[in-house]
Amino acid sequence: MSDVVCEVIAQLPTKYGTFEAHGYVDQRSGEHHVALVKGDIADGEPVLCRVHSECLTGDTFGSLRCDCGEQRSRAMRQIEKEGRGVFLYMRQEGRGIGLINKLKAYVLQEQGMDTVEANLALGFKDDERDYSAGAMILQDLGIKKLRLMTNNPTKIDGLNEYGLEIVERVPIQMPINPFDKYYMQTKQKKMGHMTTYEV
Ligand SMILES: Nc1nc2c(ncn2[C@@H]2O[C@H](COP(=O)(O)OP(=O)(O)OP(=O)(O)O)[C@@H](O)[C@H]2O)c(=O)[nH]1
Ligand SMILES: [Zn+2]
Repeated sequence: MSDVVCEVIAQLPTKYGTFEAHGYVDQRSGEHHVALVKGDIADGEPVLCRVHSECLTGDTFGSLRCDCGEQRSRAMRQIEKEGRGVFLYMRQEGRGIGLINKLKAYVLQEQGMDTVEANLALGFKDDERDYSAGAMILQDLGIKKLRLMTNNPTKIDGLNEYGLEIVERVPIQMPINPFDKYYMQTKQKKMGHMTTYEV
């Protein structure tokens, strides 16, 4: 039996289009995740998919410290345009360290550390995310093959590890701004992100 359970499916009209919101609970952690589904995704054909890690500051407040908010709207728009796909919102705030720790990491970054050094100084790995719940949700939705919207090789490996086949990486690179320039360059330089920013 899977560790994730779909408890509800509701229609969700958004400014990007109407999606089916599938509400999942991870039985191990109690965490709630949501998959926004568009079209017939269980027909065996590769599915356009964004596995998005929660970023309250970027997704909700429009923070310019990161590219999350822009990536979120770009991905939802693209799925709507193709008429088929999944936007999976995983509650893995701050790469899995939580909101308060992410804000503490911002303070350390104001003092000169980069995003990786700040995580390590707080006693965490550079990335604490685990993709098992995300993979289980996608499998529960009937998906086997993905066209994954990401720049992050660790995310591709993480989903692969749990039995999903990534048949295509769809780049999701946003223009940089003065506030996220160093952050984006650090992801490229230290975390292997497949972006084309000049370092
Ligand atoms: N710990 C920490 N987390 C951050 C920081 N800035 C953004 N985040 C979190 O990082 C997560 C997004 O990870 P990213 O590395 O930006 O991108 P990604 O999702 O791994 O890769 P893409 O699929 O290419 O977007 C979200 O959960 C954000 O809340 C930071 O400075 N420190
Ligand atoms: Zn963010």
